[in-house]
Amino acid sequence: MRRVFILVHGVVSYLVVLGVFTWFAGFVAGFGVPRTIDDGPPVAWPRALLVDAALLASFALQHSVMARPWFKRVWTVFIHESAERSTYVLLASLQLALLMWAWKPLPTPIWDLGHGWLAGLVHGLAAIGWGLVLVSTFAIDHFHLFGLRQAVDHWLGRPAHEPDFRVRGPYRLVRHPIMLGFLIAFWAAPTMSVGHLGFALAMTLYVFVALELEERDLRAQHGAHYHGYEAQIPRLNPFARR
Ligand SMILES: C[S@@+](CC[C@H](N)C(=O)[O-])C[C@H]1O[C@@H](n2cnc3c(N)ncnc32)[C@H](O)[C@@H]1O
Repeated sequence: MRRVFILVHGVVSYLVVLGVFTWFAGFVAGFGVPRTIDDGPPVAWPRALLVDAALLASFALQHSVMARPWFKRVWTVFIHESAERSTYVLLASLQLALLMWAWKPLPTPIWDLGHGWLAGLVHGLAAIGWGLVLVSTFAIDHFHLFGLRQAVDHWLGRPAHEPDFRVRGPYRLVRHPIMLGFLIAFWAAPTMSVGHLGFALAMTLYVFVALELEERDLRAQHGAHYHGYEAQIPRLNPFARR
C-alpha cells in the first residue's frame, strides 16, 4: 500500500512540477497565461515591493534549505527516502505557484523594444534559455531530479541509488547550465518593467548564493573529481578562460 502511495505521490508531484514550470515560463516571458509578471490590479509601490520581496525571500529560503544534505538527513526520519525528492519539488512548485498568484505588478517600463525584429530576437534568446534548462535536466538525470525515478524504483522493489556525476552535453560548456538557462530567460525581456527588473535582480542574487551552497556540497560529495571539473569547466560563462 505504501509503495503505491509513494508511486502516486511521485507521479502527481512530477505532473505538478511540469505544469507549474510551464506556467512560470509564460509568467516571466509575458504570454500564454492569464496573468503575467506585469499584469494584475495596480497597488501602491511600497506595498508591491514588500509583498514581492517577501515572496522571493520565502521561495529562496525554502528552495535552498530543503536542498541541503543535512536537511535531507533530518526529514527522511519522517518521510520515506524514495518520496523525499518528489516532496521537495512539489513544495518548491507550490511555493512558485504562490509567488505567481500573489505577485504585485510594478509595470513602469525601464526599456521597451516594441514589436520589431529586435524584440523577436530577445524573445528567441529567452526561448533558448528555457530550452537550455530543459535539455540540461536530461543531461544529468531528469526523472531523478524531479523524484519520479526514486518513486518508480521503490515501487518495483529496486534498490535506491544516487545518480552518477555527469559531464555531458551542456555540462561540458559550463558547470551550471540549468542556472545559466534561468538567468538568460529572466533577463532576455523585450519589455523590462520595474517589477520584472526587481525579480531578475533578486533571482540572480539567489542563483549565486545557491551555487555557492551547491558547489560546497558537490566538493564534499565528489572530492578530487569535482575539483578537477572546476579547474576545467567555467561556472556560468562558457566564454570564460580557465
Ligand atoms: C537543480 S539541479 C542544478 C544543477 C546545476 N547547478 C545546474 O545549474 O545545471 C541541482 C542538482 O543537480 C546535481 N548536479 C549538479 N551538477 C551535476 C552534474 N554534473 N552531474 C550530476 N548531478 C549534478 C546537484 O547535486 C543537485 O542535486
